Amino acid sequence: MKKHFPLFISVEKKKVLVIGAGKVALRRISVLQDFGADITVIAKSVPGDQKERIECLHREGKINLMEREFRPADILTDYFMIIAASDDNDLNRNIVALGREKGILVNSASCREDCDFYFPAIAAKDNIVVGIAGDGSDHRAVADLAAKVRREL
Ligand SMILES: C[C@@]1(CC(=O)O)C2=NC(=C\c3[nH]c(c(CCC(=O)O)c3CC(=O)O)Cc3[nH]c(c(CC(=O)O)c3CCC(=O)O)/C=C3\N/C(=C\2)[C@@H](CCC(=O)O)[C@]3(C)CC(=O)O)/[C@H]1CCC(=O)O
Ligand SMILES: NC(=O)c1ccc[n+]([C@@H]2O[C@H](COP(=O)([O-])OP(=O)(O)OC[C@H]3O[C@@H](n4cnc5c(N)ncnc54)[C@H](O)[C@@H]3O)[C@@H](O)[C@H]2O)c1
Repeated sequence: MKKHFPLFISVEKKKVLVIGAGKVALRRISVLQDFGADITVIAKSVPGDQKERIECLHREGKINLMEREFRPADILTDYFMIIAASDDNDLNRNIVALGREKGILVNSASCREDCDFYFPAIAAKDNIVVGIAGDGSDHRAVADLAAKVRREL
C-alpha cells in the first residue's frame, strides 16, 4: 500500500469542515482545535458519548456546530480541509467528490482510497509534535505505537 509523506503544516485559523460528530470526528476535532483550526462541524445528530464534549466546545466558541443533515452547498471554497466522518459511506464518498471538485484537501474516515491525506495519530509535548501514520493497512498498529510514544513523552 501507499506510504504518505509527513507534511507538518500550520492549520492555525484555517477553516476546516468536519461532517459527523461521532467517535472518529470528535477525536479529530480535539486534535485540530489544539492546533488552532477554525472548525465547523455539521452533524445530523451528536451521539450520546460525544454530546457533552462537543456541546462544551461549541458553547466555548471553539467550534461552530450545526446539528443538521449535510447539504452539498455546505462545501464552500474557503475551506482549507474537509473531513468526512459520518457513518454513511456513500455520503462520505460524495463529500470527497464535492470537495475535490473545488480543489479542497479531503479526508474520508471510511475509505483510505478517498483520502488526499491520512489523519495521523498525534503525540505532543512542549515544543515537540509526533505524527504517526502507516500505509493504511493496520490502524491498530498505528494506535498502539502512538500510545507507546505518548507514554515515552
Ligand atoms: C491514526 C488514526 C487517527 C485518527 O483516526 O484520529 C487513524 N485511525 C485510527 C484508529 C482506528 N481506525 C479504525 C479503527 C477501528 C478498527 C480497527 O482497529 O482497525 C481504529 C481504532 C479506534 O478507532 O480506536 C478503522 C478504520 N480506519 C480507516 C478505515 C477505512 C479504511 O481503511 O479504508 C477504517 C475502517 C472503518 C470501517 O471498517 O468502517 C482509515 C484510516 N484511519 C486512519 C487513521 C488513516 C490512516 C491509517 C494509518 O496510518 O494506517 C485512514 C487511512 C484514513 C483517515 O481516516 O485519515 C487512529 C488512531 C488514533 C490514536 O490512537 O491516536
Ligand atoms: N478512520 C478511523 O480512524 C475510523 C475508526 C473507526 C471507524 N471509522 C469509520 O468512520 C465512520 C464514523 O465512525 P464513528 O464511530 O465516528 O460513527 P458514529 O456513528 O459515532 O457517528 C456518525 C456521525 O455521522 C453523522 N451523520 C450521519 N449521516 C449524516 C448526514 N447525512 N449529515 C450529517 N451528519 C451525518 C451522525 O449524526 C453522527 O454524528 C464509520 O463509517 C467508520 O467506518 C473510521
